Amino acid sequence: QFPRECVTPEGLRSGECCPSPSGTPGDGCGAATGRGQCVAVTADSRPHGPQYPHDGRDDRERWPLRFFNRTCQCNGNFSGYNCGRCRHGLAGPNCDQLVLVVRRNVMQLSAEEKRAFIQALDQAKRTAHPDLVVVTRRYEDVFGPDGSTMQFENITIYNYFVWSHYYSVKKTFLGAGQPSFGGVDFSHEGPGFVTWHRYHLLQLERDMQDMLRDPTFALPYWNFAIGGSTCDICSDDLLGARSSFDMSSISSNSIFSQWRVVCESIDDYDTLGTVCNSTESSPIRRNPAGNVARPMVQKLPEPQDVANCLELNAFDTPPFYSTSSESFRNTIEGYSAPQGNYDPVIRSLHNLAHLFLNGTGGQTHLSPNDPIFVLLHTFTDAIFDEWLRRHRPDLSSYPLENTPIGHNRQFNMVPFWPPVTNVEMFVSAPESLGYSYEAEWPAQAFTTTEIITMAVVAALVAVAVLFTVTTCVVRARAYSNQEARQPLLGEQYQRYSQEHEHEQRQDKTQSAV
Ligand SMILES: O=C1C=c2cc(C(=O)O)[nH]c2=CC1=O
Repeated sequence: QFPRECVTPEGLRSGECCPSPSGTPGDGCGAATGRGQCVAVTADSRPHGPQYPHDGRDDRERWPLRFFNRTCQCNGNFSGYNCGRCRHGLAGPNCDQLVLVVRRNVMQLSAEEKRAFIQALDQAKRTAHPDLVVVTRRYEDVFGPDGSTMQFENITIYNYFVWSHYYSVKKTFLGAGQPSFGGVDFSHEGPGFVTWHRYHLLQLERDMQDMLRDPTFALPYWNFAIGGSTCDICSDDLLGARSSFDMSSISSNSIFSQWRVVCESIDDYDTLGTVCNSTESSPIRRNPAGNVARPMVQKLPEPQDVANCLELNAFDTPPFYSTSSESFRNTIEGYSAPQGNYDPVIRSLHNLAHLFLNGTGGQTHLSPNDPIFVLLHTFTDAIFDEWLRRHRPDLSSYPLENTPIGHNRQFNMVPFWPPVTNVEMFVSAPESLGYSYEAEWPAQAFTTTEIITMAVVAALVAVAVLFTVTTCVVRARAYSNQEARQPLLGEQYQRYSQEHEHEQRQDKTQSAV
């Protein structure tokens, strides 16, 4: 959300958030060293789709203008809320050294690498975010009851990751006593699903690199497309086994059994018009494959589902929503069948993996509280990156307008700061964002039409071969019959002609006599 130094009463009233990387007054955005300058925020004003009919009622519209209208614009390879750091994929004092971190399959990490990753997650759960604070009220209440008690809170690195997901999916408050509007989601059910979650992960990865002072730290991924009903990463050396005492709890041998969730009290937020804060409450709930009421979500996606969705050519299709058909985005998100056809009863790929977890990880406002979320989404992002590699889409493949609110190409993603648009994440990760995936992708199985076509071709070839062979055999037989008869005829002929010649010679002799 916002840098701590910007959320003072004066800062918020000025609408300007342009801190100095050196802390020197008058050096906002590192202007003195040529790093950047303070400029007006650009916020997309193209029309959004018809799903959201409450324009003017939500702080997240035309993000982040309700809070700030001036921000740092960084020059060249500099980046960050004060231009004090490098763009993703670059490092060094001048941000001119290329860096590439590799995200790997968590199951293929060594025992020591697994331990270090789990330990790093736990450290992130306990370490205050060094720069950012979160808002705990709507803008109209943000100055507090006395007009100067700012309604922002410190939050840990991991809880910020959870909070930002919650803030992007929360309902629109329409007033006390009125039901809040739930048909709004700034990070799901639209083209921004893949770009929003990509940035969400990048921010966590960057925060953890800083926390660990290890610029090579990379988030691993969970290949959830393994079919069956076993959560292979739910072991105590990874994300926690099932408790022996409670089907929906995590084993006490796992550090995650001690984690407590944030943003649980959505009914309170939605009726009181407040916003989730940094308060932790209940343990994580998880019961993989245990949803007896929905047998369809008791099994993980199949490898073939990934192969199928990677074949889809269109990034997204009208209405750019959870009802889109033949859309790569709606298919990887999991509202369409893996082949791309929209079917309201289907849950596949990403959605199916969430629902399979059957607990904290399956409820949108809470799901990142279960750290499986991180690995589930790195895999989803790996599929997105493989799709970008295979299809090489033009930026214009990402819809410019009429998508659900928050999802237009140039919309700043909520609630990130400094402002970052969806299209900035619609790029190849190894080429532009400084990370890549070590992954193998399942081969495409043949479709029914392809199988029929191949069968017909094979049958035609077989007929042709049979015909050729038969013809050859018949000819060969005929030829060999001929060969067999010819010597007889020849002999006969020879014998006949010899006899005839002999008779003729005898006749001649007799007539001479
Ligand atoms: O956290 C999430 C939970 C989800 C549940 C569904 C569903 O299809 O019902 N989708 C989800 C997305 C999430 O991000």
